[in-house]
Amino acid sequence: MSVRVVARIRPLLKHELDKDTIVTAETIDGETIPAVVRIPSPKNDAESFSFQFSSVYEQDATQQQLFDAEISPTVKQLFNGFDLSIFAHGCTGTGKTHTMRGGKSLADRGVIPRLLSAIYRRCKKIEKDTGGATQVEVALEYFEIYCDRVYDLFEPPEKRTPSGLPIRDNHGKTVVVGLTEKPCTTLKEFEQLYDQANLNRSTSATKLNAHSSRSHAILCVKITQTSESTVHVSRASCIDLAGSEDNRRTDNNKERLVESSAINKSLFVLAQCVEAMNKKQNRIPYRESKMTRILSLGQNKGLTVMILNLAPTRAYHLDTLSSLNFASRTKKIEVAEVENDPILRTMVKPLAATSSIGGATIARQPLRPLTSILNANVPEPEKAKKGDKPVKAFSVYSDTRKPAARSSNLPLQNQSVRRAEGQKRAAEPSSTFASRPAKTFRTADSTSRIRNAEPAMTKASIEALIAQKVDEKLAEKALQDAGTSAPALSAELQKRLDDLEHRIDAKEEDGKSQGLQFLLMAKQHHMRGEDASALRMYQLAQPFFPGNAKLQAKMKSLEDRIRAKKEEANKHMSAPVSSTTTSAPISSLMAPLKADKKAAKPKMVYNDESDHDDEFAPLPASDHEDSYASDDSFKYKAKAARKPKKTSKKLPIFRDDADASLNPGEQTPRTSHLLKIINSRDINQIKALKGVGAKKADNIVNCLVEMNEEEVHDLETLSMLKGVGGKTVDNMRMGLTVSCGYDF
Ligand SMILES: Nc1ncnc2c1ncn2[C@@H]1O[C@H](COP(=O)(O)OP(=O)(O)OP(=O)(O)O)[C@@H](O)[C@H]1O
Repeated sequence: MSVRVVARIRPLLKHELDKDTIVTAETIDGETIPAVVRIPSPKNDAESFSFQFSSVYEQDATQQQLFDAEISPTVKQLFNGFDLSIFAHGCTGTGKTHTMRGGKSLADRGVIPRLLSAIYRRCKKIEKDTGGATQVEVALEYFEIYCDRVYDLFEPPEKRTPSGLPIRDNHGKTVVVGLTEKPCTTLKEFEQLYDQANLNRSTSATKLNAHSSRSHAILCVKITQTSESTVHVSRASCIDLAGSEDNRRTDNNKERLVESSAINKSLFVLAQCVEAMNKKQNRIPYRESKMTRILSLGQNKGLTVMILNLAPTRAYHLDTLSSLNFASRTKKIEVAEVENDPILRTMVKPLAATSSIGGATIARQPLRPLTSILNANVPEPEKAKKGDKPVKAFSVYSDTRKPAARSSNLPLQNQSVRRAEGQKRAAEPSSTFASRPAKTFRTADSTSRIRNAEPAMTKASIEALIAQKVDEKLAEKALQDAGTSAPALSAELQKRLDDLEHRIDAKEEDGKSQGLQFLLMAKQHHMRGEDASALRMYQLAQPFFPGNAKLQAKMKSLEDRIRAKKEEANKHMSAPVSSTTTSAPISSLMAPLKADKKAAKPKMVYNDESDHDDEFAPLPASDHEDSYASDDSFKYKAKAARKPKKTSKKLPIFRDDADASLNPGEQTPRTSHLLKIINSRDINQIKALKGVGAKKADNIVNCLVEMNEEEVHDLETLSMLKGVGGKTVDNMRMGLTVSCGYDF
């Protein structure tokens, strides 16, 4: 089924005049509920465009009306195991935050507090109805995406690391690493947590000048229902998207331009994803911004409601048109309505499933159209006939416009439009508030009413799209000016990366996809000249492709190159200090090396050409498998290689190794404690270690995440992580001696 898109026109603000109102709601013949938004052409007031939605809420619509009609019925589905996404879209100042968060008074409360209130009511009911046999737990995550960086809103701004929290694909699911999950048992508790978190957001806003309106805020409510035999997990995600902004019409300084650019870029990528899904393309570019990656519209196999917020006045004319175009495209995304399977508490095997996709451990798929998703729960939507053109989910009508009359009913001269709508709707069951089925989502997609509508691309909408592109270009430029852009890649290399990424997408369910992810990351590190990280990634990829000769050669070449660099650096270090001496930073030279053969080994000259060979160019699947299975001579020796050598050279010496009272493999309590902290992957705990700043902690967590399930078992390995080194490990341990009171 499609994303349900409803439009909401906010009331006039104090400084806005009634005569400037250009956005109106209209009903379709025979309906009582408005479902059409009408707006004049920016070029010619006599022409107007109409956009049809599932519902349109007019200026006087209350928070309660919106919630009761659109959100309330989804709560039941949420408890039936469906995931729910509600997001507010629209340009700045159109009422997104008002819709989602709302005001403090009971009547003004927005979608989020009302949803939580409904959830807690239902929790109580379930517990009562089952006589306590089913327990329901609610937990919250709340974060914002600001300038394409993720920040935990449950953490005060001063605890943030500049680079934000990393996001990772964990078994096919996009997760934000290190996010606080707050159990929350009552509505009162929720209100406290939510208000406090919003304070975090607005405090930053004050500091950064309009920060809050420039980030996407995402609240995830996790509901876990535990009965004697099953655990059922479902999630509601409430997203207050940042408002797009036309940079040509603002006096943005550079900083604001960068923020604005990041917003526009992420919204632009969102629009591209929507476009790609509409066209049923295999590759959805959702990885290109964090917001789309986390939001993952097409991955969300549940219910999705998009509330398009609109300002009624002329001042927002182009922005409103652009939003209307976007929302109309979104309406066409088909989302598989698949409930999360319960998990047997014994964890032996999943319950007989109603869908083929696993429950709480559900592996999210890359965005893809419904046609490629096995959906066991929902009757197949009406299939487009072969050869049919892609259906546009919205209609743009151009007709002579009457003097603006803000009426809910179509003016007489629009009868032609009405007729057209009426004809299209004739075959469909009528849909009104009163006759709406209890289930929020009418299975007969409202877009189907206008299946035959002429896809129209008017001059104005083209202009709006061009304006969007201009914004995008400005965004890119601003980001480059701010020095945040990655080094440019050659077209050929970029193509290879794209190919590799494409293969990863295509093989998401293949066991090798994780290995391919590592290869991709390795290649990216490699191209940025980060040899040590590249090698680490190749090593992580290696177990997925045992015995692959090419991979082995690649790692060997990198090791030689790193060793050569290291020797070079040592030379510089032992040479008299000269002001012109430059040596590679030692952290970049750190790498897990295989057992040092002989110091006398001739230096390898790094051959850039050979490095950019086409070993990772797409191979036919079978070729690929074969090539990685053909050579079993290579053994993954990273661990063994890291055993400290007895050498006169100054290598990190850790006390565990020197402590004669310890058996081999045994660790002191301090070391175990340190490793426990590291393996917790908790950025705050790691950051608190002596000598570890925010950046280093971030690096460590990134490395650990990239190691996936693998843990750091000894200090040697720890010292090999990017940006760590022996000295840092010593510092960490010394810090623990002081703060934890260990004797040794
Ligand atoms: N339905 C409504 N009823 C009353 N006031 C509203 C309504 N919608 C929006 N407003 C008011 O309009 C103003 C802008 O709304 P809001 O801050 O929610 O916009 P926004 O889209 O979230 O903006 P931004 O993207 O900048 O955060 C606020 O003063 C808000 O109180």
